[in-house]
Amino acid sequence: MEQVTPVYILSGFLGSGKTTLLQRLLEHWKALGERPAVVMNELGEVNLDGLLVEQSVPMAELLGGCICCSIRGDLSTELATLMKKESPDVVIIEATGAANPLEIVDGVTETSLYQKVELKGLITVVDAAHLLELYRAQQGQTYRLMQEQIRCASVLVMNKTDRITEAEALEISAVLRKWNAYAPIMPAVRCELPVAELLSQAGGVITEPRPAEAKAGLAAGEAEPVGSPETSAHPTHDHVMAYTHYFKHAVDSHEFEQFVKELPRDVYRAKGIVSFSDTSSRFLFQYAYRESDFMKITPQGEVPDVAVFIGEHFSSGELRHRLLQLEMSAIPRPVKVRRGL
Ligand SMILES: Nc1nc2c(ncn2[C@@H]2O[C@H](COP(=O)(O)OP(=O)(O)OP(=O)(O)O)[C@@H](O)[C@H]2O)c(=O)[nH]1
Repeated sequence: MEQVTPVYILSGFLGSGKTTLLQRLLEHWKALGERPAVVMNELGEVNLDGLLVEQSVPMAELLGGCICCSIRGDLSTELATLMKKESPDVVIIEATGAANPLEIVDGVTETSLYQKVELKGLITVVDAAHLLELYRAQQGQTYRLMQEQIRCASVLVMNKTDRITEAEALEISAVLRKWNAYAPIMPAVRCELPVAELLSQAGGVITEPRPAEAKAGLAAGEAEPVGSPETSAHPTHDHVMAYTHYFKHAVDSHEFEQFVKELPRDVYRAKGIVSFSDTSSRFLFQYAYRESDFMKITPQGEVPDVAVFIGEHFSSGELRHRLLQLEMSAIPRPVKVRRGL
């Protein structure tokens, strides 16, 4: 299968340290010989943070508005253009501090409907001192936005710990844990932390079959059972907020509709393009707040069969397993011929 490009969203309130972390991430990828690309969003008309990024890094800029509201549609267009033009190994989206990350998740997953990109994780950088101040006051829009950014994170960087005492660090950790029971918390000063660990903690859903499964399961027509060590040994996959599934086979329309109906409550949004084994058309499906909708489509150009699920802390391993089962059950089996004596 063609390479799927991982995408990370970098969120965090204004001045929390996102650009500082971005620079560390870029250094890390470059040291590994990978080609990162950046999507930067600034509320102003000039991208000042962009000036801090090395010129050799391909960059798309969304200026003069916030990704999550005024220029949301542009995000998926910009991301798709960047992908086509630069074919990066990894993409990082730095949102304005005022953005609601869930809207950005929506923009990225929109792109995965027609480009092979996969949202790997949402990193939220928290200014520990600022959060403490707001937490003590317990009010204001900033406070609520910060809370939202923390709630959706797959990993939390508790930055600027040089500005708080040890006792305050414990207090802030408890607040973060209360708002987000799943994301690992990494304390840091100037976002100095083990980047490889940060990225692995950020979650990431495996879309490629693991070698053992490809050999044994899929080839022999049997997917691994849910809860087997293979699926359950990845606890970090269970708090991701988006799971992207690229189909290798068509699925039965009735079984797929049933699967969508039975989606866990924690999945509140899903969308995708699927081919059904029992009809010749392709369908665009939408699912939001327990209602689904299927529309016949004829996509222009090459578009993969893909489904994206967005929610909070659902088990992506289980969804993946169910989808693989659907794919397997729709593959026509060879007819067994009994040989007479
Ligand atoms: N004291 C202290 N300052 C820090 C730390 N990390 C970053 N800073 C400073 O905080 C300021 C803001 O950092 P940035 O990385 O630009 O933050 P940002 O989230 O990208 O800011 P916006 O683009 O405005 O949203 C800069 O002056 C940094 O040098 C830290 O751990 N401690």
